[in-house]
Amino acid sequence: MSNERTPRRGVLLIVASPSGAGKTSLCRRLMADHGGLELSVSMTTRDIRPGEVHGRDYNFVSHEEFQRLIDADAFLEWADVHGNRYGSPRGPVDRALAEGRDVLFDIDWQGARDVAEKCPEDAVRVFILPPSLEELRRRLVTRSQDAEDVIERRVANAKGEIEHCDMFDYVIVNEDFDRSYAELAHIYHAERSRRFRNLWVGNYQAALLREVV
Ligand SMILES: Nc1ncnc2c1ncn2[C@@H]1O[C@H](COP(=O)(O)OP(=O)(O)OP(=O)(O)O)[C@@H](O)[C@H]1O
Ligand SMILES: Nc1nc2c(ncn2[C@@H]2O[C@H](COP(=O)(O)O)[C@@H](O)[C@H]2O)c(=O)[nH]1
Repeated sequence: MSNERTPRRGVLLIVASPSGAGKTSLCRRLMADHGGLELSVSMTTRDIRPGEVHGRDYNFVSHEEFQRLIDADAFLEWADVHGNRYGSPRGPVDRALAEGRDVLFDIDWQGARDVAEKCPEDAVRVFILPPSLEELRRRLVTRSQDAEDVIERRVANAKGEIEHCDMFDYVIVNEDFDRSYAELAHIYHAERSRRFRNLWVGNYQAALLREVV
């Protein structure tokens, strides 16, 4: 974002949803439009999909390596999701917060709960709902990245995930993509503008008050 004033306190923007509701697509566009926003690249034990890039979409690791990282307390949060393990590495988030940078998380509701518990001042939780479960299934099928049984498991898990939507700060129904993206971008901009995140305001205000007119 241009005309950056510092120091600031960063936003931890967490976007969660049932699988297929569209959070990754929304997060990708938010990243593309906001150079200063850093994606928390998760670790996962799931198999890499065609088109995915190790280190960009995820860090793909073995179950043994994932367990070693849990034992080393290397995760800010981790969870079992749809039969695999996923976790947000702690180091990049700690560094971003220390430097007042914003971090975007594309994680499930358990991760949203845990990050908000650990960083209550910084976390902003957004839940993406699908227009219907039928449309959710259609999107997963059209995405053509998962086997039929994996898709059915994800659709079956959707209600259990939607049940947790009450704990989120914001909810977006992702029917029209552009409109949903505009809502997400507005949330991000508004959260960045909150007084307590803009630590530079005190000095700025004092300078204005010293002005003689
Ligand atoms: N508003 C929308 N209308 C129609 N299709 C959409 C919309 N938003 C996203 N999609 C499509 O739905 C599919 C699923 O989207 P996406 O991969 O972003 O979901 P996700 O919530 O991140 O899923 P997962 O949790 O499995 O990663 C993609 O093919 C995407 O292009
Ligand atoms: N709690 C966490 N959930 C995560 C993390 N990274 C991704 N996820 C969520 O897992 C499901 C499935 O993702 P997929 O890429 O296999 O389709 C989805 O809800 C992700 O948001 C994480 O680090 N922690």
